[in-house]
This record gives sequence, C-alpha cells and structure tokens, in this order.
Amino acid sequence: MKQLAILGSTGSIGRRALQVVDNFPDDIKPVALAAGKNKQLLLEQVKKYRPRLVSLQGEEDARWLQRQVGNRKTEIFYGQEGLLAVATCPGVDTVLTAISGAVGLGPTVAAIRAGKNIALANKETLVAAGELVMCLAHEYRVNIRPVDSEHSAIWQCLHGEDGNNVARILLTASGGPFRRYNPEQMAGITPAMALNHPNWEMGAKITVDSATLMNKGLEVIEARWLFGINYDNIKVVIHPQSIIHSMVEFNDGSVLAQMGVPDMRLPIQYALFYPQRPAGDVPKLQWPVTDLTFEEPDLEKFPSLALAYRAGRIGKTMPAVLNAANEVAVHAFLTGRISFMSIPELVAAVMEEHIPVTYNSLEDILEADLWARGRADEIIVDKF
Ligand SMILES: NC(=O)C1=CN([C@@H]2O[C@H](COP(=O)(O)OP(=O)(O)OC[C@H]3O[C@@H](n4cnc5c(N)ncnc54)[C@H](OP(=O)(O)O)[C@@H]3O)[C@@H](O)[C@H]2O)C=CC1
Ligand SMILES: CC(=O)[C@@H](O)[C@H](O)COP(=O)(O)O
Ligand SMILES: [Mn+2]
Repeated sequence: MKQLAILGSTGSIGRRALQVVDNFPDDIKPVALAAGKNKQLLLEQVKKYRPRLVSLQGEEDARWLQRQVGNRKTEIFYGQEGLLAVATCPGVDTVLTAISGAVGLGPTVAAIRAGKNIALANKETLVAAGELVMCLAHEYRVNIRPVDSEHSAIWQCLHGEDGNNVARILLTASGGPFRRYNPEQMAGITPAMALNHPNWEMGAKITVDSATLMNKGLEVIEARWLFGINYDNIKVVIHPQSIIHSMVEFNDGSVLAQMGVPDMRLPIQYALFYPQRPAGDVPKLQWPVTDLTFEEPDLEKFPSLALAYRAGRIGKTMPAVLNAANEVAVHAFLTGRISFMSIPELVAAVMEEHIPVTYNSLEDILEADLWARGRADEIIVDKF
C-alpha cells in the first residue's frame, strides 16, 4: 500500500487526486493532508480518510478542527510548521505538491530532503528554484514526476528515448478565453471573464495565468528544468481544443504526441501509479476526434509569455522574481486593484528593476521572492 501526502488537498488538484485515490483503496492511502482556509472540506476529508496528520493555514482554524475531530487519531498542525510536517510525514512514499504559488517551494524542498518522491503540480516551485530543486532531487535520489498535463505528456513521449535525439518540445496552450479578442476588448476584461477557462476547471490563480499566457510561460521554465532542454528548443503552439497535451519532435522529424480528454485525473493518476496504467474513471476520447487545430501564439497581445522566456534565459533569481511579481499582479487583478492588461506591465516593471544574482540556497530564492512582492506592491500604489 503506497502512502500519500497531499499539500493542497482542498484545491482543484487535491480534490481530483482524492477522486483518483477513491478508485484504488487497496493500492494507495492518503495519510497526511494540508489545506489552507477550507476547514470544512478538510474536516470531511479527515472523517473519510482518517489521515495520521493534517494541517490548516491558521491557528484558530486548526483549533476549530481539533474540536470537531475530538479524539480521532489525527494530529492537527497549522502554518508553515504544518506544511513541513505533512511534507515530511514518516512512512509517506509520495508527496503530491498541489498548493498554488511559491509558498509550495519550502515544503517541496523539505519533502525531497526527507527522501519523498514528488508528484509535482506546483509549477511555481520549478519556476522559482528549478536548478536547486532538480539538484536536490538528484542528491536525495527521489523522483520528480510531473502532474502538469503538458509535462506529463512530454514525459510520456520521452519514455525509452535517448535525449540526444530530441530536437524540440512542442508545448501546447489552449490560448485561453481571450485568444480572439481585439485590443479594445482586452481593455475591458473583468475577473469573472478571466476565470472562465474554455477547457479546464482549475483554481483562480492558474486560470488567470492561462488567460494571460503566463501559465504557458511558467510551463516553459518548468519544462526547461524537468527535461533539461534549452529555451531555444521549447516552442509554444496554440491548440484551442486541449486534446493534444504536448508533443516532442525528434531529430529525424518524427513528432510524438500524447492525447486524452482534458481531465486532470489522467496525469495525476499517471504520476501516482507510474509505470502502471490501471483503468480509472476518466472518460476515453470519442473517435473520430476531429478539428484539432494549431496556431502561433500572439506575443504582442500576450506579453507574459515573452516575459517568461526572457526571465528563463536570464536565469539566476530572475524567474523567482517573475513568478512572485506575477502572483502579486494576479491577486491585485482579482481584487480589482489593477486591470487585466496591467498584469504583464507590473511583472515587466519589477523585472526591470531586479539585478539577478546567482543563488546557492533556498534562502537566496526566498529573499528575491520577498523583494519582488514588496516592489510589486509599491509599484501598484505608485503607478496603477
Ligand atoms: N488545477 C489544475 O488543473 C492544475 C493546477 N496546476 C498547478 O497545481 C497547483 C494547484 O492548483 P489548483 O489546485 O488549481 O489551485 P487551487 O487554488 O484550487 O488550490 C490550492 C490549494 O492550496 C491550498 N493553499 C493555498 N495557500 C496555502 C497556504 N498558504 N498554506 C496551505 N495551503 C494553502 C488551498 O487551500 P484552501 O483551498 O483550503 O484555502 C488549496 O488546497 C498550482 O501550482 C497550479 O499551477 C497545474 C496543472 C493543472
Ligand atoms: C491542465 C493544465 O495543465 C493547465 O496548466 C492547462 O494547461 C491550462 O491551460 P492553458 O493551456 O490555457 O494554459
Ligand atoms: Mn498545464
């Protein structure tokens, strides 16, 4: 029986992971769960799965949960200490990192240092500290298995292939809800419009990232670290149907693609059960599949994608700064403080001021992250 810990069990990925787990009660058991503010859902998860330990963001919420749980055999933690306890829970084989944002970085590093395999949904971890995280994974001999649908696809296309034969990664993007918008329409985008992804149901932050194409930019950097490939050899292709989840082009011109319905249970299950492919609940593609189309991304309309390539190529602390500024910008957009088109403007302004430094530790990254958040907040007050 594989023991699983989930960082972010109440979120979109966390809930889907538990649906996957429900299909295989004899094979996998969630024993440690971390949530943020959704104490009611975590309580339901505690009652259903009887985990050994759980964590909530706030102390008050943790006390509330303790009262509800009574003397059930579940230890309850909170805050950063709670995230670390879940990430390093003894006996756990795999930690699913499904928190949103760079807050997932510290617990992921702790999990690696505790020898846990990582099922990685939290792409911000590799964006902010890709080199450090991949080196640690190598040092502690743990596997990092991608959950992000595109990276799961690339991983599957690369099985059994010699890396020297790879010419390019073709990273597919839906293009988001505003693919066909003109500049006037772009100026009137509201949070409700941006939260309406055409193909995927996801948390708010990643849904806005999909709409700006920053999600694809973050995924370019994620792919660079997961697969050790140069930025020049990662090409983004708009594929509005989200049926082909990404492709690998080889030196001989052959292209392998991975296809499936847009349902995150598929890559989650693959990461948790690799190399097995047991039949689950995910619907199959209905053949013939028709009308698969492809386009070039419009970098002028969606500058976030170009910003991410730029940050990735500069390297050092710049991707951490891109990510942190973007997190502040998305939050500011969702709370009505800045417009949709101000998101890339703000990220660019913070990047412009940053002098990238080589990082040697998690602390160096967290310092750059904190600086970027502070500057982004100040720029919002001064200029937007
Ligand atoms: N959703 C998807 O289909 C995909 C998501 N991803 C990536 O997976 C990650 C999760 O995305 P998604 O599930 O959509 O996000 P959600 O916003 O739906 O879920 C985020 C989860 O993290 C928890 N959380 C947030 N902040 C904290 C904190 N400070 N301490 C503890 N827990 C916290 C939330 O808790 P609570 O709700 O209780 O507050 C929730 O459980 C992101 O990095 C995203 O980019 C990648 C590919 C696809
Ligand atoms: C499901 C998943 O992996 C998301 O990251 C998805 O890719 C978002 O869609 P976009 O292609 O619109 O960014
Ligand atoms: Mn993705």
